[in-house]
Amino acid sequence: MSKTVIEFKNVSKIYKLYKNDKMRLLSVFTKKIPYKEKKAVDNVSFKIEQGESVAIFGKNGAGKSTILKIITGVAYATKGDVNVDGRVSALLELTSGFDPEFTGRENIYLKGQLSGLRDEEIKELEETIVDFAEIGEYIDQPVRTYSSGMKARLGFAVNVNINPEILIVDEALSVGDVSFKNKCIEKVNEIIHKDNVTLLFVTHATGTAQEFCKRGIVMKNGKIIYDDDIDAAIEVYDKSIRKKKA
Ligand SMILES: Nc1ncnc2c1ncn2[C@@H]1O[C@H](COP(=O)(O)OP(=O)(O)OP(=O)(O)O)[C@@H](O)[C@H]1O
Repeated sequence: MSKTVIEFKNVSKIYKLYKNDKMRLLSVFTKKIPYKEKKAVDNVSFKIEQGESVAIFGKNGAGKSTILKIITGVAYATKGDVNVDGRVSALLELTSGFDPEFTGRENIYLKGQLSGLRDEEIKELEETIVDFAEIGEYIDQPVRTYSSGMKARLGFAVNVNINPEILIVDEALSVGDVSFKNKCIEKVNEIIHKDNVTLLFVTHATGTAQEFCKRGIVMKNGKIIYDDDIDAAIEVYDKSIRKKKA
């Protein structure tokens, strides 16, 4: 029996756009500040079963990242119900959840705990994560002393090594040099070939999506305009791009 791991029921995300930051700040104190509304996600419903690999396509601004942010808990839905059941690893905002004052090693524990692992489980993974990150003795220095590349490496190392049940990958992800990038691709490949790992892949690269996913979701202006077979999804997506160019 398959198990639903992600479910969106009539979900909308509405951002409030204020004239400037001052107005945004004032809006905390009074409801009288005027604003425009932007529906980034517009009444979206879908279910993803355990072990599925799903690609999400859509032009810039279609709402893809907002959906991923809602799944990872970085953003909240304005309306509707969201259920996520399983340990989520998001290869998007790799450094979110790090405390800059803690060392790399302490942050491994912090992120592991936030992902629901027990300290003994994190201890078992600690050396694998440290080795994967390849940041040498900096692992025992505060994260505020890291370069942005080092932070991303540590973020990636933690995210892929905490045995994710739901893996979210944004193709825009760029981590370090070519050899580190290849190691990351290899690791992602290894994870998604494990049974019962669910993959959500946001991309403009239809060929890569075809390689990994059987199902494709196409978004347009915050709505899902297609959700089923990957090949048909790519056709719908290609058509929507061609229309824009025409
Ligand atoms: N924090 C925010 N405040 C206001 N508007 C936002 C915010 N985040 C996103 N939006 C708007 O919501 C819409 C959807 O954005 P989103 O980032 O989800 O699109 P996307 O499909 O991921 O695009 P891309 O392919 O460019 O990453 C866009 O019009 C964007 O400008």
